[in-house]
Amino acid sequence: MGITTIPLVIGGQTLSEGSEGVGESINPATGAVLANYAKAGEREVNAAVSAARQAFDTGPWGRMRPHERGRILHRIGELMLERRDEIARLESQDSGKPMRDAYWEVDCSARFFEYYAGAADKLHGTSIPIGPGWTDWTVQEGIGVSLHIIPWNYPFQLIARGVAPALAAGCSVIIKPASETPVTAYEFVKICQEAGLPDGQVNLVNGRGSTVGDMLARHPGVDQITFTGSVPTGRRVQEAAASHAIPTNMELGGKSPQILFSDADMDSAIPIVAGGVFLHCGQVCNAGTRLLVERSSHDAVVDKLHAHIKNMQLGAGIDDPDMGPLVSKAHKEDVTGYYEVAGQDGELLLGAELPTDPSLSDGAFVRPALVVGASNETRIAREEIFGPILTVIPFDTAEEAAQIANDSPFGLVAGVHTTNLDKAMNMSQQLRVGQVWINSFGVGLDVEFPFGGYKLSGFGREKGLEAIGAYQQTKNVCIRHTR
Ligand SMILES: NC(=O)c1ccc[n+]([C@@H]2O[C@H](COP(=O)([O-])OP(=O)(O)OC[C@H]3O[C@@H](n4cnc5c(N)ncnc54)[C@H](O)[C@@H]3O)[C@@H](O)[C@H]2O)c1
Repeated sequence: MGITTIPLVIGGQTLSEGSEGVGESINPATGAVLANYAKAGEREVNAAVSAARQAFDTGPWGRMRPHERGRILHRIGELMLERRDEIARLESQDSGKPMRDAYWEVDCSARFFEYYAGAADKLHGTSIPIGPGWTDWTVQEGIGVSLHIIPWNYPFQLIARGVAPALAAGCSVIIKPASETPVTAYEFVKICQEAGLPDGQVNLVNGRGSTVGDMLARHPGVDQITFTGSVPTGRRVQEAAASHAIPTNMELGGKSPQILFSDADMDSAIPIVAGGVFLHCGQVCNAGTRLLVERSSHDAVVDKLHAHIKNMQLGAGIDDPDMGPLVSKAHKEDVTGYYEVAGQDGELLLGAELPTDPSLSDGAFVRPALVVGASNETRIAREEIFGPILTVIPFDTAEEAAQIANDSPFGLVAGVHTTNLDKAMNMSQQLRVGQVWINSFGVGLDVEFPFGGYKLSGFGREKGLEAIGAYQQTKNVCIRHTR
């Protein structure tokens, strides 16, 4: 089968070439071209915004009853599950992740659509009694054209996470995927079309972030931006949004702590700790990359982790190994650069030796790494690496653990491992993060509760009913009636 080209989709029309030509998406396990993609320029950016604008201002979505919208959203979720294998295989090859993680992405994306399909007809207003002779009510209306700028680590799921509540709220949408992983975004749009979403309601624009992403973010026809990505890019997107005074949701990076007390159930905790950092080769915003261990257990925990990590199998995501490759060779350069930093800041116990298996030689593979002896002030403990490097830091008291955990520019999530419920509850109150997991780190298909960061990890919340607010604005209607 030849290499396919991912088109732009604007107002329901597919364009297999954009004004900036065609780019390549590389399979990071093999180095081979997986697909080509059409690259948009200014012309297509303007066309996409105008199509989304028209869909929102005068299109059928706004005239549908909310439960009718809900039915289409539900159908989108069903179609995702029907195409589960196909989407997961493409996602695994495009991003490098193991198949079980790619299946999770599809299942979770379908859950987003089920969940927000059910919410579409429950977005009630309120009536406020302001006195005799007056009736006053408040309604929430869709905010308008919503731009979704997506990173490369969970390309399919992060589209679904933002687009499902945006559509439920009545918005029209433009999706700007990362250039590294454009493939499954097109599967997403095809499913939306097949489920009966009106033309122009969801538009797909691929291209360079710093040009096309920036043009979209600055475009006066865009009313709101949901950005998921790094802190420096998030800042640029906020500047672009400020140029026309529109709101943003920022889902940025992390350097999340996992706090392991000596009274924890170690047999259960060690695999959770390792899974919390090495999932998708460490390329997860909430990766628990700082392990704070009670000093009395430090050496035993390091030994157990060492044994666990050194047996992890690497391979192409499609073969469902323990760990796939990093997303690209360029990112591999960035991640391996931290081995030297780790050696200066502490001791790199595992990881520096790159894989020697010839079958991995063309891919962006690295081994999982374990760092000890580095303090929380060092670069290895403070910077988001976005690769499989775990830094272990000892603590003596619960207060010290909370202080170290909070001593970070980020505040996305934290994990606490203990069998003492009082200790767990006290820690959860002290931690300055958007989510605390006790005796776990990430749970299944968790679409119901809110997710987002404190500090440099961003603002606004994804998931749960709370997410819908980003895609609405409030209108108050006040009537004086004759008595
Ligand atoms: N908090 C979360 O929910 C969450 C989830 C996943 C990833 N992330 C973060 O994403 C980062 C990794 O992803 P990445 O490397 O793709 O991030 P990135 O910031 O490099 O890129 C993100 C997106 O922004 C686009 N972009 C780049 N420059 C732009 C500009 N000037 N204007 C508009 N758009 C622009 C890119 O093309 C891409 O689509 C990590 O920091 C990670 O923590 C956060």
